[in-house]
Amino acid sequence: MNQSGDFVDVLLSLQGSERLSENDMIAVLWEMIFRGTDTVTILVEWILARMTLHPDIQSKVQVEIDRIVGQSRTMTESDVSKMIYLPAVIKEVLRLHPPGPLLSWARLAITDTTIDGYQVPAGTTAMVNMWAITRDADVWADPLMFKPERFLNEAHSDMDFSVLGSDMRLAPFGSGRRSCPGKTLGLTTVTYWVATLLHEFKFGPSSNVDLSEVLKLSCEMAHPLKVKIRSRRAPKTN
Ligand code: HEM
Repeated sequence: MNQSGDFVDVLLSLQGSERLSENDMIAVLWEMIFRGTDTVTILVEWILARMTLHPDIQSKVQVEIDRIVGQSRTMTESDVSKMIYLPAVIKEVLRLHPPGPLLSWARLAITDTTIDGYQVPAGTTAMVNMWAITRDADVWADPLMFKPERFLNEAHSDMDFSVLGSDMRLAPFGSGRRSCPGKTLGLTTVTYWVATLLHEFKFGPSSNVDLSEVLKLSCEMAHPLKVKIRSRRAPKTN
């Protein structure tokens, strides 16, 4: 495959036992579009809503970005890996506004089983309510407060955990065999785009930021975010 090939080229280049039927290729591509576009867009919108609502936190992110990137050039993907505060902000948004609040798909118990003392008969359909776990006062201090610092508190090192499925306090991509296969791509894409937008622009409200939710395919803002943006980077003089 040549260097400029894309994901479809990779699928078409698979040979032997790895080769997929045309129907399977269509299914893989359809899943990527169906599951991977609205989640990413909606998460970016929630993050920008929170940045608009909390200008002090927006400024802290921009201070971090300016320290790493400066004002004279554009953001690159390698800059993002040096950030500490922005990932904490994104974790806090995933906690309060997970695009997949019910871990999406139901699980079917195929045998009688017991979970945490509860008997679950075979044939039971179960869903994990991540939305409720991330707002549970037994799990989180001040659960309704937007506080990215909670993930950076050195006195609570147990808060420095991955959100990719190893800790059920916050598993916005699910956990286990059926967790989101696009989680790393999704998180990397969102972090890069938000970093780029906050590097280039300052976000302010153009009307009341309403955090009401509506559950469609993903959990969206019921009233789409409207903002005023102002360019932050000085135009090039030479
Ligand atoms: C920030 C962005 C994303 C979030 C928050 C997210 C969240 C989720 C969640 C909660 C699930 C269900 C896990 C479960 O039921 O336990 C899921 C499944 C899935 N996601 Fe994502 N996702 C994101 C991005 C993506 C991307 C970029 C792709 C593909 C390129 C993708 C493809 C899928 C697929 C195919 C499934 C179904 C997996 C299965 O049923 O085995 N997602 N996602």
